[in-house]
Amino acid sequence: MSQARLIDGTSLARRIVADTAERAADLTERTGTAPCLATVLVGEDPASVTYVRMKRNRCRKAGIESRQVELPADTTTEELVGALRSLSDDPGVHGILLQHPMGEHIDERAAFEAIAPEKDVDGVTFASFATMSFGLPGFVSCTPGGIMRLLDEYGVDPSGKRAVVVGRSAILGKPAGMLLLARDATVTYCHSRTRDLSSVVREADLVVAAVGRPRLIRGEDIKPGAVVIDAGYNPGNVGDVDFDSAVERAGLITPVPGGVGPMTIATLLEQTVAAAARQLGV
Ligand SMILES: Nc1nc2c(c(=O)[nH]1)N[C@@H](CN(C=O)c1ccc(C(=O)N[C@@H](CCC(=O)O)C(=O)O)cc1)CN2
Repeated sequence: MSQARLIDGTSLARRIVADTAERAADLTERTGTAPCLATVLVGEDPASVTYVRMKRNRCRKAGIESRQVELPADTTTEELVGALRSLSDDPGVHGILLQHPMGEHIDERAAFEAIAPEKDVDGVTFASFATMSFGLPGFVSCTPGGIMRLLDEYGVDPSGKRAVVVGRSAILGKPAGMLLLARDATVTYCHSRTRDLSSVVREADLVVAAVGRPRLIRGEDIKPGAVVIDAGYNPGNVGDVDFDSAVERAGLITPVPGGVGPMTIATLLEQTVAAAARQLGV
């Protein structure tokens, strides 16, 4: 059996960030204002701290300002909503990122909905979900948006394909399935109550693993020649797909690291500059 071709997210992300940096510089020159992303972090979850740091570093390199809001782990939903509303009202902030997860006691939906739709560069509000689902212009959830860019880059047309999305989170699985549906894939969602996951996944021409369970999907679950997108982020940079066995069966596969992850941040930066351009009237 031949080995799958690897999907290189690092190199596409690098190109998108370079292009975004040029647009940020142009916008700054024309308006005298640099695009600005507010990052909001609740608590000190080490992975979240790392992701926010990565996002702010990439912003800096791309000429995007960032404003860091760090809130204690015991922040209430009301306090978080208040902080997000004030960023939404602040004309100096063009995009808002609320890092996920934010603590079990927080009403996540109430928090997401406190982000003004025009600043929802992470694509987490109902308004963004609606435009995304109908294939209309708007902000997409960053990881699913990045996945679609990778598919396009590698010539994978979802139309007519059987796509299986493993996971149904608000920021990942659900929007990934809706973006695939908007591109005419036949989409099945799998989740914790799905019976015989392996047999469902085995039907798929395109698998998106987005559940947060290390190496859940194994080579024997993959239809020979299928496209395998591993959007799982687990401690130690381990994906939801057992890469070593899946690479023997798939036609195309994303590695972890170096696949979907870098595209998440590239999409965030790109959407921040687009939001700033719109708000600055350019
Ligand atoms: N509000 C959000 N919260 C979270 C999101 C999100 O898109 N919006 N996604 C995930 C995690 N995440 C960003 O927040 C993220 C995960 C992984 C990467 C990444 O680039 N990973 C690299 C490896 C990095 C390393 O070497 O440590 C890779 O895969 O190559 C970026 C972003 C959860 N929360």
